[in-house]
Amino acid sequence: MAVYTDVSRADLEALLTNFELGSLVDFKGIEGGIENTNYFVTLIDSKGDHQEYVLTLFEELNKEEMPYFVELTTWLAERGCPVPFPYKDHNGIALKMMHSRPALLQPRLAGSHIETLTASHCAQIGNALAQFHQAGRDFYLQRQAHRGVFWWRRESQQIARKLSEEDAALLRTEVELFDQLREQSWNLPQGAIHGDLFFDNALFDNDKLSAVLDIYNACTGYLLFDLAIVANDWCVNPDGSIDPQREQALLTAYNEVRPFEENEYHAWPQLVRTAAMRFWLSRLIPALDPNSTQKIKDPEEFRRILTFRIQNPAKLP
Ligand SMILES: Nc1ncnc2c1ncn2[C@@H]1O[C@H](COP(=O)(O)OP(=O)(O)O)[C@@H](O)[C@H]1O
Ligand SMILES: N[C@@H](CCOP(=O)(O)O)C(=O)O
Repeated sequence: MAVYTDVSRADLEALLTNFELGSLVDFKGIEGGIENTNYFVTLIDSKGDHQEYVLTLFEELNKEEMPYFVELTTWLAERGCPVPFPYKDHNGIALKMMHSRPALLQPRLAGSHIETLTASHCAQIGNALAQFHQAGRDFYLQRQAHRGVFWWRRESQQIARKLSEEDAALLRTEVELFDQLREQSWNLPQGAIHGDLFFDNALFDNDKLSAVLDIYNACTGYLLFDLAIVANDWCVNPDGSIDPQREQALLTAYNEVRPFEENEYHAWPQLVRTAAMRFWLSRLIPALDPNSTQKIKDPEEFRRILTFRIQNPAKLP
């Protein structure tokens, strides 16, 4: 259960006096999240209808980091992307503080998590990610990735002593190969990226994509790197191999909305490796730290994907 901060009925009622959304009927902590505290909140509006909301308290991001996300989600939602955007109170302010944590009140979007991924799900997320990228391309704020190139250069060195020689070398090679890619004059398209669009961050309603959640890894980056993150999660088999049908569906649908640029064809085989390395590393850090209180996700899953990507160089259609 990921409710790190307890919110009381009185806290919520105090918050709601600033909004004109209705009065509190019920609220309940959401299980399954990892990083933040989330509550489903039911209100009754002036017409007597029940409306569902989500209250999020940010456990890791601080107040100064929040405007990027408030603005980005609002920007994307205004351009038709299915992301939850925060409500503004009657003074036009969305960002609140509760128990010293930044807090946002957002709509509860319809749908549920998928268990068995099909090519149709992958096509839909490909389409939605390309729309997200198109919409976010001229977004006016920038944010450096929290787990991007500077982070993985530093962390890969720090963790090396805890790894086998083979794994340390593998990590080092991938870090170097990405540095080499950055030195190319490829001018790869950049913009606002989601940064963590795993399938557990999407909801489907009657098999139609209805929500893209958990935008809080978003940053400015290579658009294609974001697609690589999606491919490595949505199109993977349990043994770390890639299902060609699902990947083809993802990439074709993406390309229909935002056609790939020529240099992106050159970058793709490395970017899927870099994306696998990034999550291998972020899972290794807590897994090898005996004092970590974080929920452990298996790093081997991403090592297997990385190995597959090295042995089977990826190609854009
Ligand atoms: N706006 C929303 N609409 C519907 N469900 C939501 C919404 N926000 C969060 N949830 C539910 O809460 C879960 C945890 O939220 P998430 O943002 O992924 O938390 P964490 O960052 O802690 O992992 C989601 O997987 C989803 O089931
Ligand atoms: N989806 C990730 C977890 C989120 O990444 P993080 O770097 O913010 O911890 C995973 O499955 O590893």
